Amino acid sequence: MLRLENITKTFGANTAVHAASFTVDQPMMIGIIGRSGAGKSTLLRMLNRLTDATSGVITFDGLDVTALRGTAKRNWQSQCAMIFQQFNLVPRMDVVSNVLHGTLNRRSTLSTMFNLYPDGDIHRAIDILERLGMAEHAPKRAEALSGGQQQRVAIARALMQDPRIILADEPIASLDPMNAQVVMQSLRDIHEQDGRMVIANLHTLDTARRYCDRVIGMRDGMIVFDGTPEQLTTGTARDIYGADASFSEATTSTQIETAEAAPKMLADIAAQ
Ligand SMILES: Nc1ncnc2c1ncn2[C@@H]1O[C@H](COP(=O)(O)OP(=O)(O)OP(=O)(O)O)[C@@H](O)[C@H]1O
Repeated sequence: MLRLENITKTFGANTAVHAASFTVDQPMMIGIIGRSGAGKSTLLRMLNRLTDATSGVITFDGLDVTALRGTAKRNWQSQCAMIFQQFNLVPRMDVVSNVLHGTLNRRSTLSTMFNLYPDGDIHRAIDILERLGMAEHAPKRAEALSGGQQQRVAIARALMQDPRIILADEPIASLDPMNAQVVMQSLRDIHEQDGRMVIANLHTLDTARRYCDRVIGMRDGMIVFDGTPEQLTTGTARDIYGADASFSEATTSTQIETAEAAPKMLADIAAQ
């Protein structure tokens, strides 16, 4: 399905990603972890061709993604939608219009200029918002929503593209622990229910363990771990983060302290 072979990216003398190789045989949820500067964002950006690899090959179902140009490259980019830490919504625009922006790549300039959307697209946008517990917010301006709500709108916008892969670059880094869990659960549901592949850069180990089927650890541009959450021991994590014996997973935790209260709080957030 997805195959990376010796993907390398250099910025001048700095090698951001060095000979990264891995294969994904079936849709799954993958977490990429590693300290700041390890090369996680650069790897994700090369996957959807926001950044070109210096060398190496990426293929998806046999298609050489690294060689795509023009329309073929744009088609690929719509098949692997990207979600960012800062949501990247249009703040003054209403939620549903932000979601409809996910169809921009297949609309004419004229219909874009006049904000004309086919009824079918509008209904689909509302359905997707509904699925993410956000339908009632459809007429609101994006800037009026909480961070967690804005990230769910960004996920809805990505889903409008009907992507095969969702790439999420630190999707919960700006969120409080409860909103972080709602967003991660939404991504997990999308993977399980739609069979889409999700690849997320994550700061926190417990999030990777809890939501992902597979964890890839990066250090200094290299993949130094690739395995299941069970295989990701504290010792392995310490190696990935280049930390000493004082390393504590708690410092990278998003867990909610009061476990019994969590389900209710999550329900409250989802209903907001
Ligand atoms: N556009 C760029 N120009 C020059 N150097 C860059 C550029 N983008 C990334 N780098 C460098 O590449 C290395 C990897 O950066 P990258 O952002 O991929 O790491 P990261 O693991 O995603 O870190 P973070 O968690 O802080 O986002 C860093 O040394 C960074 O300074």
